[in-house]
Amino acid sequence: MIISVPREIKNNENRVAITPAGVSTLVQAGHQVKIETRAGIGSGFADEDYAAAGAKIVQTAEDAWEADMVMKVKEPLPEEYRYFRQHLILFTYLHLAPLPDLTKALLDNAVTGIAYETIQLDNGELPLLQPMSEVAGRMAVQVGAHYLEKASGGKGVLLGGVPGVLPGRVTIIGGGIVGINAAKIAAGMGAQVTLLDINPSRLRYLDEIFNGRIRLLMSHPYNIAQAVKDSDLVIGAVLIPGARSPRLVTEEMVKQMEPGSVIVDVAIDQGGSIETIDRATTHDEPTYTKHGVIHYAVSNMPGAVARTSTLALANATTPYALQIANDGFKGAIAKNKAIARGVNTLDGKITFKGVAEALGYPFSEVEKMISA
Ligand SMILES: NC(=O)C1=CN([C@@H]2O[C@H](COP(=O)(O)OP(=O)(O)OC[C@H]3O[C@@H](n4cnc5c(N)ncnc54)[C@H](O)[C@@H]3O)[C@@H](O)[C@H]2O)C=CC1
Ligand SMILES: CC(=O)C(=O)O
Repeated sequence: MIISVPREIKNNENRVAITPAGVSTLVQAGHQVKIETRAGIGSGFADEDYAAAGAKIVQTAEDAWEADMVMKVKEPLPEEYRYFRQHLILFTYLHLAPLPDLTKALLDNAVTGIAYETIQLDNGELPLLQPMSEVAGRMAVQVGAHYLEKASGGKGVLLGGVPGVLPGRVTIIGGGIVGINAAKIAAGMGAQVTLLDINPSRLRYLDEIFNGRIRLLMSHPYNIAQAVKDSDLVIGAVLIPGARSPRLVTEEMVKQMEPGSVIVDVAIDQGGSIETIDRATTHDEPTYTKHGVIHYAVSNMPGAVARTSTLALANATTPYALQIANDGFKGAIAKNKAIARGVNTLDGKITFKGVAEALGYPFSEVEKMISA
């Protein structure tokens, strides 16, 4: 199979979909790999590193999109839609539920869209989302701490406090991978942490892990309102896989927060979990202020720490790319249910229920389409 990796063009997206080690794995298995020139620079990988691993360096995006399978990090932007074509396998984060235009472009061109974020193991784990959720969860607290500083427009609270002064109060909504990582960092800094989740088993697990160090609450509007009102920093970390994020923090709740408080909505890539956040922000302009509260909603947070993120992402994605390349699309989804769950678009149809429901399309089962 010919596998190709374009340079990412999203604002400050410094990650790249493959490392030289990944190229070497694919080439040794008999595949051809093309990399767009300078695609790896933001992550510390030069064209020469890829060439030495066996990749062909190509000079243009057109060339980099000409392959059996294109691997990316972020969802394609409108200027990339012209490269879509039937039977192209696109393996990347897609986050289609809040993106009707991208979804339509994939359907109109019958692209086979395999979304990293909905590849799901039988036990429910999302192995290609996890590493970036670890990064974003850890970053959410350092970002929040930065915007709480006076010079950044914040209320001037140090999350850890000092002896004789209470620590900052952090509320995390959603206790999955982002949530647990945010809680670890916030608790490690000495903040007072409250975490809410809707899943009692997850709350029990977190109770074991944190052993009383953080406060755990069932997620419902009453508890969310109380926790948000008393918070210096609120972190949105919910997910219903593939679906649009539920909007759990209402505008009224935001109005109750003290001026200079901060909201970091990590869940923005699935549409956002805060009513006062209706669009993603960028690393160039990461925040805006509403009702006196600083809102941060960058949808590619890990792009800011690209060296760490690229290595972590590629550790997870490369074995799946290898399986798709070795077995072909149909073979891979027949052998590996996790990959079948990743297929969001096929032959002009939506094959992921959460996306179909969010955007009002009919849902088609990928296995039935393949066997028809
Ligand atoms: N902005 C960015 O750069 C990045 C965003 N993300 C996003 O962060 C979000 C969270 O991802 P993960 O932690 O990996 O997901 P996860 O599936 O590990 O955790 C989600 C948690 O939300 C909980 N939840 C669902 N409904 C809830 C509700 N009503 N109230 C409270 N909790 C609820 C679930 O029980 C689960 O524990 C996703 O949207 C993901 O795509 C991840 C990485 C980077
Ligand atoms: C998960 C995701 O969207 C990201 O890492 O950018």
